[in-house]
Amino acid sequence: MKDDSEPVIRLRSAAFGYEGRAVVSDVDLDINHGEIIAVLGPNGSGKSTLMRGVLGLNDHVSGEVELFGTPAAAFKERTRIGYVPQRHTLSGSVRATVEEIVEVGRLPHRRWFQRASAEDRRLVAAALAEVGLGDRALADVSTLSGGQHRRVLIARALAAQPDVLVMDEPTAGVDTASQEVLAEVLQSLAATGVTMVIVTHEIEALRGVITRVVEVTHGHISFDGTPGEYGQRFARTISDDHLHVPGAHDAHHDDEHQVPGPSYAVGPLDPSPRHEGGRRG
Ligand SMILES: Nc1ncnc2c1ncn2[C@@H]1O[C@H](COP(=O)(O)OP(=O)(O)OP(=O)(O)O)[C@@H](O)[C@H]1O
Repeated sequence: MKDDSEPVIRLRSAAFGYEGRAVVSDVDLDINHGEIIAVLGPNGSGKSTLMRGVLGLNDHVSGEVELFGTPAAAFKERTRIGYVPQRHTLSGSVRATVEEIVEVGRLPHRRWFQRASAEDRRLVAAALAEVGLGDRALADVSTLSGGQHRRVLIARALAAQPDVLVMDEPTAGVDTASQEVLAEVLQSLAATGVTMVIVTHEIEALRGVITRVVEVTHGHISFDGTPGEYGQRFARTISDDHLHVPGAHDAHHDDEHQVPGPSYAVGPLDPSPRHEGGRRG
């Protein structure tokens, strides 16, 4: 039975890193069902290490990690968490159709050598329609643009029917038009109730989608709150420092779902690691 009241991901004093050395530490975070969270922060601050650590893809150094109420070490239902990795496009040398790549998302649900069922095919078609590539199912992936590759990878993750989708910079490295399409895809996914955690530098592209902002600075969570609170903090930092940074004029927006803060393409906010905005419990 799925229990929507328990956090999807729960971290307490968690630390993640490499070869036993923590890069991100003291992380207390509850990610709840239906949230669309932007994970922001300067380059190298530890965003990917945090999210990959939650997924078990790098070292869990200390603290507690629970996935759907189960300690991560004992968690078996890996298909409940979908992952779209960073800077990943499909290799030009891959000879496969779009549909074949997305079908890979169904493999964890099948036994070895079992053929795709009608349900598998239906879910692949639905995932492709969701990302707006329903008419490209039979196209060779080598003929697609970078933005379309990202959408194929999102469709592959969706085909596994995850309860939460973790995406590492889904809009990075694609042209503005593709970014807009990706933002629309994320918007329509949000409407389906999928919980999403999106590591991003291009927060403007996700304006209107995000319900919560978590900022990582120097390996610590430096902010956790609504987009509106984040914008106010940003405005305060700007006026304190007498800086002019593009985007600051939006900072007093009332709409909690607007994202008026900085894009890290613009520049880091405040390098001091400190908690503001309050943890969600
Ligand atoms: N495989 C690895 N082994 C050792 N250290 C690593 C490894 N991957 C990343 N790091 C280090 O961990 C720190 C955080 O990197 P991470 O990629 O998590 O940051 P990030 O905030 O996601 O950065 P970006 O926005 O540039 O993707 C950096 O100092 C980086 O050099």
